[in-house]
Amino acid sequence: MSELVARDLKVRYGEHVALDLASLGDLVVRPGQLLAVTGPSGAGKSTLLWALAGALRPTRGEVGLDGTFITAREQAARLDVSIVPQGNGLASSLTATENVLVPLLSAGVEPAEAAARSDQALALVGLEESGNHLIEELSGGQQQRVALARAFAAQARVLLADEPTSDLDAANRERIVTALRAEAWRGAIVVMATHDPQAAEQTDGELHLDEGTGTWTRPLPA
Ligand SMILES: Nc1ncnc2c1ncn2[C@@H]1O[C@H](COP(=O)(O)OP(=O)(O)OP(=O)(O)O)[C@@H](O)[C@H]1O
Repeated sequence: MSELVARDLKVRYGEHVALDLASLGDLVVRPGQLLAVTGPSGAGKSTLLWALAGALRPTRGEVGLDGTFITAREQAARLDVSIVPQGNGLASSLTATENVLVPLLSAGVEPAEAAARSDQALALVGLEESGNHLIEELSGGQQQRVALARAFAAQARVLLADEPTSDLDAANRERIVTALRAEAWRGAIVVMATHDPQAAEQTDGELHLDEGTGTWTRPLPA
């Protein structure tokens, strides 16, 4: 069965243990599921997402996708694991549309389909009128939505979103949570780190981190 598994995960930065999920057993997220990772600032949420994305090597334990161990970011990207980081990671001198479109073209998506997917993704995040604006002309919240549109257009197998609603008003938060839910319905495995209780409660399960250890506030369905 298709699944993302984090087994006995521990991450240390020098002497500091940022994440230790030993007490949790296997963390398993399946296609169709939307998981919230919550907890106070410094609890280890981003660390967990980066480990799931293959971008940092755990001190102990492993991450697997459909039975393949993820050991590097490039490998995870080839396996269609996408991460939307807290800083939006956009090219500020390109337009919103270009930021969404260029990665699709680089990935070999046929130009007409890439253009259609870019337009749809920008519309999904409420930015259909802003495609021609340079990133540096957009607000922080609009930039956050462009970064999410880029991930939605990529139609990833695993979508990891770090604080995707942090800069958004209530209406846009609803729009983004709905879009993340739609990604899960499409068959993606979706994990969202969030401080936002109203976003967290709309997910299938909530893993609460505190000083790197995890407890289930609401477990994902088996
Ligand atoms: N590159 C790093 N080097 C050293 N320590 C780090 C590094 N990145 C994170 N940490 C530490 O690891 C812990 C977990 O950080 P992390 O960014 O995962 O927390 P978080 O829950 O995502 O926080 P926030 O909600 O503020 O984004 C914190 O104590 C942080 O200071």
